[in-house]
Amino acid sequence: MPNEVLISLSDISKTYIMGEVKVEALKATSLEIYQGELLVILGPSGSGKSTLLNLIGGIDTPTSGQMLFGKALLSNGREKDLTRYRRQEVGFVFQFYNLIADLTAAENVALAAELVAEPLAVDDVLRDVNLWERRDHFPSQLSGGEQQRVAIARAMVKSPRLLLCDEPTGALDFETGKMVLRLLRDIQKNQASTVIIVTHNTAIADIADRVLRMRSGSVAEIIINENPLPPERIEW
Ligand SMILES: Nc1ncnc2c1ncn2[C@@H]1O[C@H](COP(=O)(O)OP(=O)(O)OP(=O)(O)O)[C@@H](O)[C@H]1O
Repeated sequence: MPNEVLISLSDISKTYIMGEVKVEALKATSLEIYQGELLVILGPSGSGKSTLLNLIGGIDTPTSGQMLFGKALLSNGREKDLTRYRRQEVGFVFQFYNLIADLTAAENVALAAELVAEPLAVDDVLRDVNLWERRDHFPSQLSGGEQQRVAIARAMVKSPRLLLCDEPTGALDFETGKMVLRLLRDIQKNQASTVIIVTHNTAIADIADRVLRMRSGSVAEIIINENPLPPERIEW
């Protein structure tokens, strides 16, 4: 288990206010995320999983509390620092891929590469996700699994320290889903990236180094998996 802390959250909370209604999506939460770990976040609908992921990724800002990336304070209210962090250090993978429809697979990846000073080579990344033959296809010409691999390539090309995945297998069949999980595991191992996967699918927890369970806006428990399973071995 790696133990160098990459991100630490101290008493982070997020409250959404909609007119008269206040929703405490995340209640004072303290948490450390380690360099190079695969963390799976589980929990029922509405328990705060995506809120936590979006705060970790700098997509959203906390209502209160402190968040550090290494020694850098991210919760300082400076949008410029958060934008730099999001662009340089974080890759996102979503359930429905979010590819740009009128760009080819290679162009979707190249666009992300432009965001960072030292991207990986687009061609190498397309080969890594086994899409070299499909690089000139548009998203509508690709299967769901292939589109998700383009989305992963788009995240990977930035060589991010942190890969955040919200239900990455949610729209995929079982076999394709396992292939995507294998790819995420390989990225985490080969690039020493930290990978966080949010899911409803409890079976995916078996591949994690640590499993975090959310309940009603709080972390209910964190379990360390001494022997994570290879993605090929899980069943759902
Ligand atoms: N932008 C928003 N404005 C208002 N309320 C929000 C917003 N985003 C989330 N919420 C509320 O915060 C709570 C936590 O939502 P969140 O999306 O984090 O849960 P989740 O565990 O990811 O759920 P799901 O598994 O259904 O995606 C929910 O009650 C949700 O309705």
